[in-house]
Amino acid sequence: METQAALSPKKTLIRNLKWLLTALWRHDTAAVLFMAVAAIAEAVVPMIVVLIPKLVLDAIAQSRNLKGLYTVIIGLGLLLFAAQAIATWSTHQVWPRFSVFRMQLIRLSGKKFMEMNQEDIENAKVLDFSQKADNAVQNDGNGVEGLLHSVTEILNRALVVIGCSAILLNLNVVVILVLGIIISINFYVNLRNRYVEKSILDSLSTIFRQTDYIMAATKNFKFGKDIRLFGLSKWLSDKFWSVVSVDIAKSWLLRKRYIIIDAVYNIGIVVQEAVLYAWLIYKVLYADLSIADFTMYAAAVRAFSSNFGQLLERFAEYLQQNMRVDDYLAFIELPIRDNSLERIALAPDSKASYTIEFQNVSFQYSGRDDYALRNVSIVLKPKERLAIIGLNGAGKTTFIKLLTRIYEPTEGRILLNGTDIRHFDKKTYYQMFSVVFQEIMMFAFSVKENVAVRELEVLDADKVERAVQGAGLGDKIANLPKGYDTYVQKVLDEEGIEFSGGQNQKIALARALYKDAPIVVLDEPTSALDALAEYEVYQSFDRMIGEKTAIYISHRLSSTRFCTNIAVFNDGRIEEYGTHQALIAQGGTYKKMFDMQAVYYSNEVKVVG
Ligand SMILES: Nc1ncnc2c1ncn2[C@@H]1O[C@H](COP(=O)(O)OP(=O)(O)OP(=O)(O)O)[C@@H](O)[C@H]1O
Repeated sequence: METQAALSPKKTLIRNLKWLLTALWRHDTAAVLFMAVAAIAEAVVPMIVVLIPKLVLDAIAQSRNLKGLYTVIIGLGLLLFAAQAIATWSTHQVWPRFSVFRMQLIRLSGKKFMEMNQEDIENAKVLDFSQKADNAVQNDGNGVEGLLHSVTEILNRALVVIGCSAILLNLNVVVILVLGIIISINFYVNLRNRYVEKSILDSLSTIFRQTDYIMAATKNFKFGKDIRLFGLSKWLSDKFWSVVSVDIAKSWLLRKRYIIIDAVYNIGIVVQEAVLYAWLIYKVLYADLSIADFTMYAAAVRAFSSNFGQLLERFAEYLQQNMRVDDYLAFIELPIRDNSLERIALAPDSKASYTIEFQNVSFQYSGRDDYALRNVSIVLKPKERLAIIGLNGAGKTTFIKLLTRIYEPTEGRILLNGTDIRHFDKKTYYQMFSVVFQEIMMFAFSVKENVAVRELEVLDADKVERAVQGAGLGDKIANLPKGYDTYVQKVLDEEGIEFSGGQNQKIALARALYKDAPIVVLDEPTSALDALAEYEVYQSFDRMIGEKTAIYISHRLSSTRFCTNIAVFNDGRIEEYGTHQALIAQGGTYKKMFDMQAVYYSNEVKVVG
């Protein structure tokens, strides 16, 4: 997948900074201003410290009265205090603001992930992109926040270096050059190290994704019962550790490099100090340098070298953080593939009539050689109830994913009222469907939010109640102490409750009723119900949806025999198609399956049929 991240790191230096500062400016203008104030105030402090000894010594030497001396000392003290106070205050403003901005970026990447094609987010490469983007916004010391802090410090150190250079230029240009060279060598070694560190971290990103997955699985409520009953704790924790072991080995490699870097750095510092003092002592002894100037130059050289060193250090850090920002932007800028055709307007209307037609549709999952669907052609008329049945893996869910445009057909086309669905805006097209899949998505929010899946402020509480009643869970929810405000699970509310599998499925059905879309799909969401309950849910659900078109997938044929038509899927193809009576008369797969199930459910079939 091509992205802007293919640009070389140098090219992205300015681009990323511009992107971040513009985004920060839009999000929180004051944060940018505080950044500048912090940098300037932080620079003023060391400059005053450099000048204090000289000014005090000069004042002692020149003023015969103590008043002048006190004025200098108090003036410098106040200036130092004011600069320090402003620096501290603005720095404390900057940190929380940067963190809030980082949260905003986390939100942006989460939104991006949710808006990407399902097919793309199932791709391991995209998952790695996403993991690296997450690393860039994971904490306040690295990635985006790290880069912003580096920028503030670079600005601050650069100001001090400029100030000290102005003082030192009076002394000797060669001394400045020697110091500059030593510091630059340190910088270069450090920089190389950071590139190595980044490449190691990149290779670790897959490991992080795997460890995150294993950790999330171990703490997932849904897996809790299986983990205990299958005794998975050792297996999962060993799996976690085998992944981590690779991580540990790579970290050691990194550590060894740091030891070398530290040694080179410390040798550089010793040489630097030696050069400085040799030169200053020489000047005092042989060139009439006053003691006041000696102290000023000594302080200026020290401030110059430590700030120049820090400047380069921060710049190296900036380059490193920039690579992480590259990762973030690479994900954010991942193109969302779109094979839409020229746009035609669509206004989903739950009362309107829609005809759906599959024309020779085939589909292959990426990375698979076989077809999940092969030459499927079928017409779904307005108000029709279509039952889809078939063995596991026959292609039933894939059919629904193509119908709802979660995936695009590899061959063939799907028409809505005669128009290829690729002509419609995807988000608008999604509004055409109320789908309940096999895996029920429950959020640890209130029951009413789970049904309406929208903010509390805009949800329609009466509609929620009607939907829940229609799904057959009205009495249960009404009898809960907090009713529709009851939280699902205890993650966000200690008084939250865990619903049974069947109750979760009913909440999901209520969600479909609440959405009130023109076409309804139940992809076997009732497997946790017994046969009789499933039959009743289908009947009541079917009454609730009125004249809407519906597709029902179920392995229990007694539940769907009332449908207008039944399509029997086998190995990605439609093997049989027709009414219940016609298929029974045909005596094929459907009849065989129905007869087999009738034996098991004979009692229930008598009751319900
Ligand atoms: N995301 C995926 N990536 C690759 N292959 C997939 C994916 N989802 C499904 N398949 C494969 O496509 C085929 C059809 O799967 P599908 O889920 O459509 O079957 P189904 O009829 O709904 O089965 P079931 O009754 O078990 O739900 C299967 O061989 C399955 O392994």
